[in-house]
Amino acid sequence: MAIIEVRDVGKRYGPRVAVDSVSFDVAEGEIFGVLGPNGAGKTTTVECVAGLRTPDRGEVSVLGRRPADVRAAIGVQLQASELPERIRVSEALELFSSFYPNPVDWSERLGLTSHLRSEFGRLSGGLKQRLSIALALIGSPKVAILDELTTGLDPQARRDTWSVIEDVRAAGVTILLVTHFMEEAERLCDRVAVFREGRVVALDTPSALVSKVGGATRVRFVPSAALDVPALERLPEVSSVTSEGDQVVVSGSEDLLHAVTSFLARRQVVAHRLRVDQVSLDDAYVELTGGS
Ligand SMILES: Nc1ncnc2c1ncn2[C@@H]1O[C@H](COP(=O)(O)OP(=O)(O)OP(=O)(O)O)[C@@H](O)[C@H]1O
Repeated sequence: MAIIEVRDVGKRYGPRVAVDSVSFDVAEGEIFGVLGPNGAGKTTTVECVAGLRTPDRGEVSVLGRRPADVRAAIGVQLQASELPERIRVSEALELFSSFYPNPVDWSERLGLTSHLRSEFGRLSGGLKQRLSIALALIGSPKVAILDELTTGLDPQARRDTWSVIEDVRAAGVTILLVTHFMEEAERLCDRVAVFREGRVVALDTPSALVSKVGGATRVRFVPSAALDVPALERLPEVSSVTSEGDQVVVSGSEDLLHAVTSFLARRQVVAHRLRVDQVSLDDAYVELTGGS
């Protein structure tokens, strides 16, 4: 069942079109990724879902209602949510708890209990993000909106934050996650929408997006003799054969390496400088967003 429905949403700031026409649904329990280059309209769109902005046109519903009517069901951690430097973690939690009739304390599950007396300004980047998640979840929302949660974190803190997000989903919260990191989207998201210039240019599971841009695997090599390229292209595992200088680049399915090496062995061609790459969501993203 769709818990978030976005239908043909458009939003301008003066003459500037921030969101042109965006539609997507998010199913209950999903982690749904919103990807795209700077200025593609991601934040504006999620702010419309959060009920913080009103679209100029189109419809947004959360739990079948207008976002502004179900604010308590939506937990928001937005890019700009900074707290005063001197506020202690416990004070921030108390302050936000006072906004809700039945606040939920996430501090233990998020590993904050030993930092309750610390001032916000003295927390590491990872702890600041944990606190911002705890504050977004304090009202026990059905939907959490997390915008560029791990930007600026070191790789370890980023990984720790990912497992926190998985715990949040396991607790039954649907997550709308804005991110610039493909690795993050691949690891966490069930589906992703790739934004470009205010539109969704692709929407699918990370693995389906990868396979749409030319197969899951790439094999590169320099053949010791001329290749029968049409015969190579006819192999069921092969989706394309191109050349880069003296290198042959073959793209295709996961079984590609075995298929190509058997093909070469049958023809007694040796593959020099053989290299195998897994096509990643990074490659798909660059292709979908026009190289940005
Ligand atoms: N309050 C505003 N007033 C005027 N223009 C704005 C405002 N907020 C955003 N914009 C413009 O609207 C466009 C979309 O911005 P938005 O922040 O939604 O994109 P984004 O994909 O989230 O970008 P980023 O990844 O940089 O956060 C950009 O061109 C931005 O400059």
